[in-house]
Amino acid sequence: MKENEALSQYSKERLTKKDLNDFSIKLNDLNEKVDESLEDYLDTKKQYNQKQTTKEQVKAKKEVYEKAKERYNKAIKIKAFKNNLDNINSIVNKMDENDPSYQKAKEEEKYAQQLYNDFKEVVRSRGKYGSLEKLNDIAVEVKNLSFSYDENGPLVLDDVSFKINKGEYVAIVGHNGSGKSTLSKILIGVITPNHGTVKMFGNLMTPQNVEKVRQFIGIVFQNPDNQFIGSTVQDDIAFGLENKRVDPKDMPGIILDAATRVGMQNYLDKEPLMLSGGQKQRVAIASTLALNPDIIIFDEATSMLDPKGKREIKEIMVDLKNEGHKTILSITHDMDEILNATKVLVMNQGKMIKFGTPDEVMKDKNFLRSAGLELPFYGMVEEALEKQGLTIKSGAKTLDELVDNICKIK
Ligand SMILES: Nc1ncnc2c1ncn2[C@@H]1O[C@H](COP(=O)(O)OP(=O)(O)OP(=O)(O)O)[C@@H](O)[C@H]1O
Repeated sequence: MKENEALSQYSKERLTKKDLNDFSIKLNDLNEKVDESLEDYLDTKKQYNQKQTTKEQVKAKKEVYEKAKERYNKAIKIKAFKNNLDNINSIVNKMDENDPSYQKAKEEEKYAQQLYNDFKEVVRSRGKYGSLEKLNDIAVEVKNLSFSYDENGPLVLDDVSFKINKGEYVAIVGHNGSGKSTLSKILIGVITPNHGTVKMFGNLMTPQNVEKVRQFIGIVFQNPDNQFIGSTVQDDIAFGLENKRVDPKDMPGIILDAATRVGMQNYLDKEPLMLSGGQKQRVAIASTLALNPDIIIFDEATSMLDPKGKREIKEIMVDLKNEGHKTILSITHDMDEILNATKVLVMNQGKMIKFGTPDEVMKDKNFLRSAGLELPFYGMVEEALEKQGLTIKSGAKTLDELVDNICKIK
């Protein structure tokens, strides 16, 4: 077989980053099984010492643990990535530098070398950094979700189901205590539902893969002061990237890009103390954007800001919506914000009582009131005019639209 034929054969069979990711996910599962079975074994041993279980039980748990360890140790010894590199090395070594395929072979060799280095890193990190694939375009699918904080306590979430497509901006509203934050805690895997399922891009969230599913999500919290970790804006954005083990040479570019998207590119060396609440919140958004999550949850992210800060953050959220790449879930008490959203999810006493477009939700003003919610400001103006006998086209989303509709009154 000629060298370039060998190369074309190699190109068909070579390992890729996807193979490494699959390996990483598998290794992570195996590693978690080792941890779980060890914990279970030690618990059973403790119970045995307290005469609460039998020696046979302890032996059985030990066997499960030994088997899990064996499977893990076998997995990390796979030679596939090393063989992949050896194969391309040997092809390159046999090639003449003038061979037209030589450059391509060198590139393949570089790729295989990087893949092997990354493989060693995956083993070192026990598969922790593998990421799940997106299996479909449904960013969040929640089915029959129920939750109560106490075993015999009331249902804080009661049979909640909805689907949010990739690129949608969903405002989640509801009076105090209606279950919004509990829902967000379930979505980020902090608490586990009593019943029901959560899927992100088709991946069912389980206790085993929660860390991986969470990689799809970024969250911006209410209090900008609690979110600053670095001593400068730049350090703060870098923090998450370091945790995610991003290559340090890629960081400056990612940091600048994220800061620019929120208009904070000229503040990279500034300290948090120098910033206003709105600016701090913009940095929090930049830190989230730098990690490139597909879904961003804004958990009352504007509620502690002054009107200018609120406006700035809401503008960024609208920009993100218009770019269309991110899916946005915004938990909010700001009823004016729902006009920016593509969908509104209304919670009331743990139940989802409406999930529709802003127009659909706004149409029934009494419905909103019965759920303990205010009308958006423009809706209030429309209603006040109506009371004076001046009926205008309803559903204005901007001040201009409202003024336009008022001007059309005959
Ligand atoms: N850690 C907890 N332990 C017990 N009950 C809790 C806990 N957290 C919240 N709850 C209760 O669960 C219910 C829903 O609370 P949740 O915080 O999800 O509502 P919310 O809609 O986010 O409210 P808010 O708008 O005030 O933040 C409330 O009755 C609340 O008292």
